[in-house]
Amino acid sequence: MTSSDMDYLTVALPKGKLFEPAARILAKAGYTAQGLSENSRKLVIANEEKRIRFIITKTGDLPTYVEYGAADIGIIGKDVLLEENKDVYELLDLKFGYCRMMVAVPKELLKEKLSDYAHMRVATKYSATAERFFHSMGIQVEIIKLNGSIELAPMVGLAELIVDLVETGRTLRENNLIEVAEVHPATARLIANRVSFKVKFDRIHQLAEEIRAVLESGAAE
Ligand SMILES: Nc1ncnc2c1ncn2[C@@H]1O[C@H](COP(=O)(O)OP(=O)(O)OP(=O)(O)O)[C@@H](O)[C@H]1O
Ligand SMILES: O=P(O)(O)OC[C@H]1O[C@H](OP(=O)(O)OP(=O)(O)O)[C@H](O)[C@@H]1O
Repeated sequence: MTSSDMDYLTVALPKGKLFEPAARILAKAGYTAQGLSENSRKLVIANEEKRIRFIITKTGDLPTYVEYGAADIGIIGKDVLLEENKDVYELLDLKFGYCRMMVAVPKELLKEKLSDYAHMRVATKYSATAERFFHSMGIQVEIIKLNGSIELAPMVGLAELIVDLVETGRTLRENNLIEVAEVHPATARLIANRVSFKVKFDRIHQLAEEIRAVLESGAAE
């Protein structure tokens, strides 16, 4: 860590659905920078006056930036933390970005119990999570890793089951799928690098407390 790194607090924000609410809650807590926008092509945006710099990462990569200390803190979904299993501190549940990791199946393949799906194929972007879930249930399945549009897989015979995030349930409904089990719920979390949390304790603690105050005042909505 250089002395100029020591001066700055580096905050990782993920592209995608959590960017806007994450940037909003940070701004309400007094942490923002000119030009900080999901549409920006700049990946590092600094606020010199506040000695803070924001970096914009792909969703799944964010815990890696924080684990290695390339970012001191970050905001990311619990689903990604469980999937990536990185060595970071989880400081706060930010309560937004609520969704559920679910197992779903086409209506016509619905069985009585989960164990009836043994030896079937499961399509998912969250392969470690799916693997862990079925293993914990003692059910042997074949996991097929995809990168998106998971609901397509059962429609074209690539897999019988899916493990994916559900928010409103609309995507499942529109693709004739029904929920058969919940793997875990998820919301956005504030995370910190373990070393940064010690050496920049005052700044990180203050930021976490300011965000907590925004959450408790109801101003985050
Ligand atoms: N309906 C939803 N679908 C997916 N994620 C949701 C939903 N609602 C809330 N989330 C949260 O938003 C996070 C980011 O979702 P997003 O779809 O932007 O990322 P992503 O699909 O992993 O990104 P990419 O498409 O670049 O791979 C999820 O990890 C989850 O915590
Ligand atoms: O319950 P709903 O409100 O319908 O939301 C759930 C859908 O949203 C997400 O997909 P996303 O839009 O991120 O696209 P992706 O499948 O390419 O990841 C998720 O993977 C589901 O497909």
